[in-house]
Amino acid sequence: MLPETLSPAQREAVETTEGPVCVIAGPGAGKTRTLTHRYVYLVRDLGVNPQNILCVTFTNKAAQEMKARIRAMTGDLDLGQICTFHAFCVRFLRDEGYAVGIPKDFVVIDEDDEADLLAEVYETFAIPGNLLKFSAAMDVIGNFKDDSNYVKDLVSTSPEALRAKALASPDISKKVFYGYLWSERKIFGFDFDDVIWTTFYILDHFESVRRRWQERLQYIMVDEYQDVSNDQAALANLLSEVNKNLFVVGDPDQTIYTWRGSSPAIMLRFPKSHPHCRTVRLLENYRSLPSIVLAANSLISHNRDRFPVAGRPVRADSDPARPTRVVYDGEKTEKEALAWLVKSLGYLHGRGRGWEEFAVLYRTRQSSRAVEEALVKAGIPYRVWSGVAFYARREVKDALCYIRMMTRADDAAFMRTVNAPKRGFGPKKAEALKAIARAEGATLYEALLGHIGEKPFATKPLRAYVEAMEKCRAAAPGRRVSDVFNMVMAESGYEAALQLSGEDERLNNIAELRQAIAQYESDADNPDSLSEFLQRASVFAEDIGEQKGPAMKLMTIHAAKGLEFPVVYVWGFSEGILPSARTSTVEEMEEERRVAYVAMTRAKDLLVLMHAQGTTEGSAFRYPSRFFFELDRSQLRLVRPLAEGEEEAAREALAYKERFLTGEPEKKSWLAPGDRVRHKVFGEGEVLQVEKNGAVSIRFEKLATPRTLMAGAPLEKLDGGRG
Ligand SMILES: Nc1ncnc2c1ncn2[C@@H]1O[C@H](COP(=O)(O)OP(=O)(O)OP(=O)(O)O)[C@@H](O)[C@H]1O
Repeated sequence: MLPETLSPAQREAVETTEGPVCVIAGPGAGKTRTLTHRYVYLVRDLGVNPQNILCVTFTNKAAQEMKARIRAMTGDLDLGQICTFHAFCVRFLRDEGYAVGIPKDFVVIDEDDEADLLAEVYETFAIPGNLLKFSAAMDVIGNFKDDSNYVKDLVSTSPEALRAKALASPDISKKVFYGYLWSERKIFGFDFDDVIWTTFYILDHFESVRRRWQERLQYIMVDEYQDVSNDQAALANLLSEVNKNLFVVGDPDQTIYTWRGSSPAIMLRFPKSHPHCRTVRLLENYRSLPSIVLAANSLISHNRDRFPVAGRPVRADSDPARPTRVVYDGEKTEKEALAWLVKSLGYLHGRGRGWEEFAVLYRTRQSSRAVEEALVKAGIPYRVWSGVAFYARREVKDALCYIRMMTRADDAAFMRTVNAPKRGFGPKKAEALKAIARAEGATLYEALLGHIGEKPFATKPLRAYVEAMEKCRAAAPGRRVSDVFNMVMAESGYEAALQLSGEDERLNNIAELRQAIAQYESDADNPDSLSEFLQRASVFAEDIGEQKGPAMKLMTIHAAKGLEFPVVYVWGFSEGILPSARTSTVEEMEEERRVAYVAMTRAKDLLVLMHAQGTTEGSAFRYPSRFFFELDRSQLRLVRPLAEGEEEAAREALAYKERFLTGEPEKKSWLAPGDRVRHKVFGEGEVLQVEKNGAVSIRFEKLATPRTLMAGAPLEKLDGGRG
């Protein structure tokens, strides 16, 4: 029996079990709830075996939550096939991989492992890091892996043959690609792309396997369909070819992963590309109070490429004294904004809201630093949901330990820094150094200083480390923390190594740490006291993860997808943050607007949008987000009126910036990494990277370093590139 609380449209979606079904609905319309009930309906009311249902979720966390909800309704069932596409493919390969010689215990490679494999490839095949950043190398590899043709090489070519292919490849793209396949093949490692393409490969080449899975999976359901990529959509189509019971739910206005290959168009095409598809629209919003729904609708209506399903509010606002539940707070500095945030939290908590009812959402991970510090100071319990708390991040810890090398040079700081970046200081050298330090009653760093001329320490990289530390230590006294920090980051080569590896997020965190230092210098009595700064940072670090009881949640907007909270603060509702400063096309701006829309629609009872003009007094100036000006102002309550002229100045600046957005929807470049090209002056070369704006980075044979040329540069494509 279905619960009474399903609306007629939700009920239709649940009960239409046969044939393709596409449920398009706005935020809070009950998509996830409908999907969960449909699963229960199939199993409990129609007697379908869970083994015959595949239910695909966007994240592992969402799969766990869905299982918990279904178990609450059905009792203990084997729900093994509620999982992500990636997890499904991994399971498929463990069962079927033997067909192409893959052992059951093959290794699943995650993003961190990818960097390790690449490091090995660069070393083995002598590829200089300054020629191709890791991120560009991953693009090159991704380009070769854009269909299942390469899988034969991965599964049936021997490691020796792959190595030989890499060595023999004159161009760098093929060298990197075959080198990477070699490093994967050696350990039977499969990364994200390999897992799905190998699944396709087996389904394509082994008809009996394909038929078995197509018959077994009688019902396939996909949640968050707006964010599937083309290959995931194709896999769902292929698997549902026999039974045709493919059920997808999503909201094209919430597509926020186009950088991973999703597109609102995939969902909008679904009804046409699936004959006899039943399309169901859920038009109510059960989650948010009316002003939140209306404000969010007014924002998303500025996107031109859409299929409007933004909902009608169902909940009634019972408090006539508060006409709107969307609050905007714009402050001069980040410090003032944080003070207001803490005050607002305290006020609402005092009126009975538990800490667990609040969430702070931000566009980029590094934004959590300032909020975390303010919460620690105010004694408000919080947990960072997406990823790791700021002061626990690897690069932040490394950088702080470099500063500690300038003060105490203790063993822990030494061990963290000596091999970051890699300087060939492995366990053997560590043991040898520890023995010396013990015998001499010295710290590890003192021991290294004393024995740097002797074996096994007299290596070039270790000498360079000691020289850099000594140089900085000598120069540090009396200097501002920021100067010392910049010096040690440069001299140690740490920041340059991060730049080479192309790990942008880690670099952003280092930049954010600079902000923390700047903040310290503007507040502290002793802006040159390294130990005082370190002590302050350690207070924040100690608090991480200690909260046991109810706590606020801090997360990126991307991580908040699919979730809801009674009170939501969107931190950094500022131009250059949301939308991100990197936005350069109209399409990207639409995606940023969808990100803001996802953030706003997570709120049930109260939504607060927060902006600060600058990090500190006198720092670079920010305007409020353009999205603020797009909102229906009648749904908004401003904490304070805008300053005179503020709005005009902001609108003028935004209109000016708008002209730089390229009007054309982003076109796929006619060039790809690996292509051979000729330029009339620079001669022949190989494409290394193609930027979103069409700029191409090329290694010309005649030139010492790669060149980046603008879109439309006079290039001729030659045969004999990748492939
Ligand atoms: N028919 C209904 N009656 C009452 N409450 C409902 C109904 N349908 C959904 N809800 C409630 O509305 C909220 C939103 O539901 P759900 O999370 O399933 O929405 P969604 O469409 O998946 O949202 P989003 O796309 O924004 O993540 C939940 O708290 C859910 O319990």
